[in-house]
Amino acid sequence: MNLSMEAIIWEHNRLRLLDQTKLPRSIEYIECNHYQTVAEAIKKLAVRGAPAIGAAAAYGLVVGAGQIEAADRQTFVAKLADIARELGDTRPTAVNLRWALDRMMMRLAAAPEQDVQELRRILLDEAHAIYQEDIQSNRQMGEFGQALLPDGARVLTHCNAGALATAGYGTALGVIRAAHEKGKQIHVFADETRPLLQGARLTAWEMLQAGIPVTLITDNMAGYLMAKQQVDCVIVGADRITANGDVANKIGTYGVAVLAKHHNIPFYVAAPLSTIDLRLSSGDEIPIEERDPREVTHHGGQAMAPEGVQVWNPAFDVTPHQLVTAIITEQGVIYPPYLENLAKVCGNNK
Ligand SMILES: CSC[C@H]1O[C@H](OP(=O)(O)O)[C@H](O)[C@@H]1O
Repeated sequence: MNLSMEAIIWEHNRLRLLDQTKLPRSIEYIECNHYQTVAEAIKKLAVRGAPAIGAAAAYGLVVGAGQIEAADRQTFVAKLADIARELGDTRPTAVNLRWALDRMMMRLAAAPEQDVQELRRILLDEAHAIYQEDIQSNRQMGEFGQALLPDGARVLTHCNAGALATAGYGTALGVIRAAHEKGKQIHVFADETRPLLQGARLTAWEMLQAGIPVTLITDNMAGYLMAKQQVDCVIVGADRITANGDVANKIGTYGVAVLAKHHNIPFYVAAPLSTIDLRLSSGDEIPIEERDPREVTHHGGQAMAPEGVQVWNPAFDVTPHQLVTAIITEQGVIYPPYLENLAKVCGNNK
């Protein structure tokens, strides 16, 4: 099985998304001939990961633009704004989703062209730019972050912040890839990451195909692994980072951060500047997605809990900035006190 798969493919004027709900058992692509197919793919996590859903939504807007039968610019833009709203409403926590859609709509607003076909081309160019810039950011992040990983480092990660969560290469896993590419022996401990198992299904898969040693653990093993002094640092991705450095990431991240603090283990967050939301002053303001209870009560279609049990299923949690050692970005590594005041270091670059 060819394992080096891209999450998002635009070729021959068609958008295909790797269906990550099928991994690692099978590699299947979703043909996106309608923008609502993209919306559904984001909702069901066929495509997932903050930068990946931003890029996918940008291409989804291009697909939607092709479906609009409008001769004049004003009607075209008005209908496209409705499509952007529908795509933006699919998941609330990852800021990259609306960041990418807002960028696409602002590019359109800045274009003087009146010809609808020309506007469609401009949108496609912008989606390509978002996609390519994300890969470049991840590689730059990897270069900065790998300096934090000594040869022989044992790195724990949570969920999947790899090539599958981005346009390619990965954020947290991009740092690990970069260290590996420099010849460092890195051992990854991957939290399985209940309930949807992005760690077991996707991170373990990505590390195996990259030839990077990986050990899969259940989420409740992380503390004991740290107590056994088997972890040198933690690296995770992010879905939204607020102006004071609070980090929203996959549910369970906060617990890992508390454990890392207790064991004096560095806790790094790798994320592009597009994940930083300076409009929010703290993590309390981040909208946290709550998902279908069946994700918790069922696995593989089989009930794992009694019928009728109450379930709470937040898809993310918030790690206070006090527990974050540094934020690794494509512009460099941000430490306290700047980490708590991100406007100072990236207000002009966003
Ligand atoms: C590189 S950002 C990846 C980020 O997104 C994941 O969430 P989901 O799988 O629900 O999209 C998780 O929080 C990762 O850290």
